[in-house]
Amino acid sequence: MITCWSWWWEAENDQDKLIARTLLTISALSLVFLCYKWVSFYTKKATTSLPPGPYGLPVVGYLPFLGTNLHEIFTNMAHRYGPIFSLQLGRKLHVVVNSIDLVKVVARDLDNSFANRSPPITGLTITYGGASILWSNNNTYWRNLRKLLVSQVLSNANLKASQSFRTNEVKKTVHDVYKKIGEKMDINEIVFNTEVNVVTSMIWGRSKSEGGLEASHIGDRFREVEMKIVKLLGTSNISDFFPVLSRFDLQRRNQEMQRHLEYVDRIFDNIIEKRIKDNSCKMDEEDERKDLLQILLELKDKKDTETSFNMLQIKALLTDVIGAATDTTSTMVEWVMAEILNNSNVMQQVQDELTNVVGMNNIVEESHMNKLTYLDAVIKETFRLHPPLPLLINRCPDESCMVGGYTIPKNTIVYMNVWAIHRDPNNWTNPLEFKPERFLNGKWDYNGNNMKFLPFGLGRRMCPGIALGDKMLMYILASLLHSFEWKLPKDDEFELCDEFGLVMKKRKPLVAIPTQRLPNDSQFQVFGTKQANRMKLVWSPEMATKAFMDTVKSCEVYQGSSVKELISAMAAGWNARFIIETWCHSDVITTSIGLAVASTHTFGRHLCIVPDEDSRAKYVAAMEKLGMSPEVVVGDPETVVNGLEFIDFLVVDSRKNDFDRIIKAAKFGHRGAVLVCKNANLTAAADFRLRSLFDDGGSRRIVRSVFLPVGNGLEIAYVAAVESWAGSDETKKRRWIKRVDRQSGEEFLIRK
Ligand code: HEM
Repeated sequence: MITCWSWWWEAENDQDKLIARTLLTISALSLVFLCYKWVSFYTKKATTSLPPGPYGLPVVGYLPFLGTNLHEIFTNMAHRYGPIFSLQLGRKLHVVVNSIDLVKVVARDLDNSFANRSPPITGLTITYGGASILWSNNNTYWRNLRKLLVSQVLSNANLKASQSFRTNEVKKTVHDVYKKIGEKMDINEIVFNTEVNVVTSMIWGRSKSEGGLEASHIGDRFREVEMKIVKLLGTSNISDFFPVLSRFDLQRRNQEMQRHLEYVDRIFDNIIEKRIKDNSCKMDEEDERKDLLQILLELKDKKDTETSFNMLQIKALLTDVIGAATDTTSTMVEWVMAEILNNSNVMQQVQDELTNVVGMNNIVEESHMNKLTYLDAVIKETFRLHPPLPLLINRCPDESCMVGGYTIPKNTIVYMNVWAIHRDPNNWTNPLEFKPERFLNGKWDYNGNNMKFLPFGLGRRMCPGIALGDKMLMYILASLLHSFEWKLPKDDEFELCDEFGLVMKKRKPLVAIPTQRLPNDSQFQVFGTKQANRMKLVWSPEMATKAFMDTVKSCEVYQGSSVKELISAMAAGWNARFIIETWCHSDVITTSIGLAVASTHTFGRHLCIVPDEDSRAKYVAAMEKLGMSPEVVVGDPETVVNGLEFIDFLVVDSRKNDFDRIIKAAKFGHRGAVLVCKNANLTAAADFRLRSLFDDGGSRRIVRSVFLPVGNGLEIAYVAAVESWAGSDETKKRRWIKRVDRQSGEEFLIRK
């Protein structure tokens, strides 16, 4: 019998087994002594009409008979007992709801009554006594915290403004995979790392961007501990079923969680302490960018009891968000990759779509996402078959309620079996088949509007991170599938079995081998990395001179103005890592040569946008004559530019009709950018026109511009470095702030 205990009692050593046997013996003895109680208990059950369910033993209830994969076991039980059933596990009554109609009653009609949680003991420990959104009860504190997360961190404006964090991390991931081409890779591990970096950037990004705390500084150990925390939260604990035993912590689960908490707590303390010190040196705090940590620290000092938080609650929220965002996303990416690798025609269709939408000469950008409808359908179909939280997160009624004609007593632990609903033949035809086409009609979203499909839950406790989760999933998957071909290792046995936990993972981690798919090696380099973006463009006369001289040499055969050398020197001198130009077959080629030369000095990427295939052929032929192999994209320049990010250096032709549109569409790097308009003296009032394109109330600003009478005139503008990741209005203000040198006590006034 010991084997079937494994879900609630994972015996790791002899002592564990001994305790398990002792409990079983006590339970058997109790059977005799508590016979009377048992009979009366079930008589009572009948009179109060609890949902039907299996009988269990006294004291332990049905616990000893429960297997490991709860979602499957509960689905089988629903076939036997009906769409709602109950089971006594230890001292706690559990109810499982398995149909759309009854889920609607619990999470829609009676949403307010069922809005509490029943946190596991380890969940309470890691969230400083349940002070997190996830495990809080439905009260003012939970509402305020959730409102804060939704409005300050996960708002549309903030998600847009924090795009660079996601882009940087995903590009770094692509770069890391590229370095390991041909090797076996654990997909979950790669994505987990990416996600931890994205989320921690959003939480304490200011500390990171100030150079104090790089993700790498926190290191792999932090990621390792996070993984262990999530695993432990999904592992059963006898203390949860017998609260009276919790003080003994028989399985030492809580002790282990306590150790993880101490580690995470130290990291949080360091970050918070540093931030408080930094804040105390600043006279004008309003002038600083606000990440979640900053917002929370400001609220902490508020006297208003409704919105103020103490330090433990702040740390609980940080743990909450990191935990909720990371494992779910990485697990889903793993499932999607597994399903795609198992269905070669799906892989083909996904990659065809990527080729059409993104193009083989481009890397994926977030702006492509809403055009990737097939990939979106593939993700949704995977969510249907493998919802990462198959039973959502438990709900707990704060009063006795009626559901489906049965009584659910106050404080019962209620699960909604989304896994069963997603595979119910009454809801889906051929439910076990992987058919992304089901989701191609555009009628499906993640907001719980259609109750057949609930991967993010529903009602007031529904996941608040849908938008971020969806963005990250699409972006990571599109990037991995566009940049690489993936194969399963020959010697590995492939399967699609799942393993129950708070987050349901693949039983056997997915390992796959990447090979290069995109033609240009430069597409795998990291442009616009955090490090690069942290710095402003800095002028290097040495680089400028070298590029100038090399352009002169490369263009010996070409006569004419010195525009090419000048532009090349500027691009190299400003150390531009991402250079974009537009070109068509009537233009001179020399500027392109100058830019290509500059990119070799900066080790950057030079990309030319041409309007048609004819232009591409001419451009490539002219460049190849000089031994250059350019990266060219055919397309409408505005559309192409719109899909690119972190442009450091942009060259456009003032004569062209699409001049205004291209500049408006351009997304410049955070460290600033240089904009060069050729043929500017053919255009009236170029400076005025240029400034008007930037005067859009956004974060873009021209620092200075100059007209040079070379060639047909060059209008050169220096675009300001942007520090608007928090998307707040503060970045638009320019103020004097005071900084104090802690050693000398000297005060400096700095214009921000
Ligand atoms: C693939 C990604 C994700 C999936 C599948 C997912 C799924 C879920 C589910 C099923 C719930 C429970 C809903 C319920 O009880 O009805 C939940 C809760 C939650 N999720 Fe997510 N989630 C994801 C990503 C995220 C992200 C990116 C964040 C935040 C940054 C986040 C934050 C939360 C929080 C704070 C809760 C607790 C809400 C509450 O109790 O009020 N999740 N998530």
